[in-house]
Amino acid sequence: MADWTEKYRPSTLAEVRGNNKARDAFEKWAKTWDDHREAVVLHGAPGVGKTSAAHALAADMGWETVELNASDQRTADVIERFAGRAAKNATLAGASAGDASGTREGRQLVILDEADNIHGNYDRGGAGAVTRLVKESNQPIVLIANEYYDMSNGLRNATQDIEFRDVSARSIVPVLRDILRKEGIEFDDDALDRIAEVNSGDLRSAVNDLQAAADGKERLAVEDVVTAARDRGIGLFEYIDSVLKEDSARDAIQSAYAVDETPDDQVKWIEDKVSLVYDAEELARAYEFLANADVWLGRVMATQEYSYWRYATDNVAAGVAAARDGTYGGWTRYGGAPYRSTRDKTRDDVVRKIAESGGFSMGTARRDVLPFLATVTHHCKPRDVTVAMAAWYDLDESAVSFVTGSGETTNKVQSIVEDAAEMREAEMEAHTGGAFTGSVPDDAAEGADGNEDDAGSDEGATDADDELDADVLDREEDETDAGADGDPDAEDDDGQSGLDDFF
Ligand SMILES: Nc1ncnc2c1ncn2[C@@H]1O[C@H](COP(=O)(O)OP(=O)(O)OP(=O)(O)O)[C@@H](O)[C@H]1O
Repeated sequence: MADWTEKYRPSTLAEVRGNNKARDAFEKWAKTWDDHREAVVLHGAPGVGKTSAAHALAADMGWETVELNASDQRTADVIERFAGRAAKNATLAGASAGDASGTREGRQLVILDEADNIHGNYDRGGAGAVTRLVKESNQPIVLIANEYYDMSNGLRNATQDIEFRDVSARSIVPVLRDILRKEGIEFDDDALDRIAEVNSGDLRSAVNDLQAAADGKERLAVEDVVTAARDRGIGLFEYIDSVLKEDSARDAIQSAYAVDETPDDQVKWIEDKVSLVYDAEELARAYEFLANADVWLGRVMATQEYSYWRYATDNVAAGVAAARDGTYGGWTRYGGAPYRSTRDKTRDDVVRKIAESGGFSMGTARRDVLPFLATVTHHCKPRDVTVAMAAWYDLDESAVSFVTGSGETTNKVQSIVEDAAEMREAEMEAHTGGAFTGSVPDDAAEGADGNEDDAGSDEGATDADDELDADVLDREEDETDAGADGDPDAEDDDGQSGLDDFF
């Protein structure tokens, strides 16, 4: 699969978006190079098009390129060999590909990446060697740097500089739109806005996110963007560091979507660990956001309206990150998991059952399937769907009451579980290796050797399973049509993605 950042790398300067001033200055530098013979530094944040601009300019000018990584020891060797001595008569490539007289035809554009990162590699002469090279080269040189002021004084004085600014969300969107048009993929405008926003100025990562979310699809919707960010995944402690130490509010939100923890767990972890990092004032602010997050989580519980989750996420990630004004680095001993209530434990048991019986990852079970089930069986209605669910996932009373929000001890829940048990038995008798093999009790599974491979997979599904599927689907539609959820939008997103995974 082609990497879209390569496939859609600008091939001419005109395609480098969002930095018109820098682009014009760069073009002027190239066109007047014969007159000044100075090297130029393109500096700015990662992914804003510096390297692309250098290659695009060379193409526009009809110049060859030689690209070297300045922090690479091999580059150091090459430079040592040529700096101050042969640079006038040879190219950095070591070959005599260039025209020594420096005519435009034979010109090579030397692109020296990571120019802010060369200290340490140049024991003999340090950045001085590069500075010498830059001063004496017979070929145009472009240095690329993220941090201009990390470059040595000497090097800065010997070069022109052009700053590349972060590419605004407004300039990112058309780039993404062009790519999707070329790929023949339709899209919701919201989806592109969202990618542009969360990537705060970094076009490369925006294009990467776009590919992750859209590649292979006919249409890109905003849910795909959220799901893709989540699938890319980051670890829990990476997430905590992102919120408490490293990232802006905006990037912290992205981490929140990338970590495999639901908002309520995120709140628990951040609540538990924030005091290990923040000072008193920051803590006071952070706790306010956490309190807001709790309010939204409460609303989710009360209404089963999972779309409120995002407000909890905004508060726990962006809010808590924004509450910090100190700079924190280094490593923190965060310690173990926060306290878990009985309810948390029940939930984890339910999620595990869903994951095992349905063949889902824990994350998918927790985030997509459980909310979906909770929505379609709210208060055990419709009853037959609830029975089918309990049978399918082999749920006991506490699990059914957790998912549906109905009291465990109610007759309603008990009779549902009984009917589900009957349904399972009937199904098991009717089919071996059918729908319920994923949750056959251990001893039975051992006896039915060879069936384990089918566990949790839909492949062994029978006609009866299909009927069950269709039944659940029909019910879901009825519910929605009748507006029984109270809110027709009620986490349609989760319903949809859960539905895909489910069947
Ligand atoms: N201004 C831009 N216009 C169009 N596409 C861009 C732009 N900036 C980045 N891209 C896309 O992102 C990819 C990577 O960009 P590029 O390598 O030029 O960024 P960079 O600023 O040099 O980053 P780094 O400092 O990390 O090398 C490009 O191949 C292209 O797909």
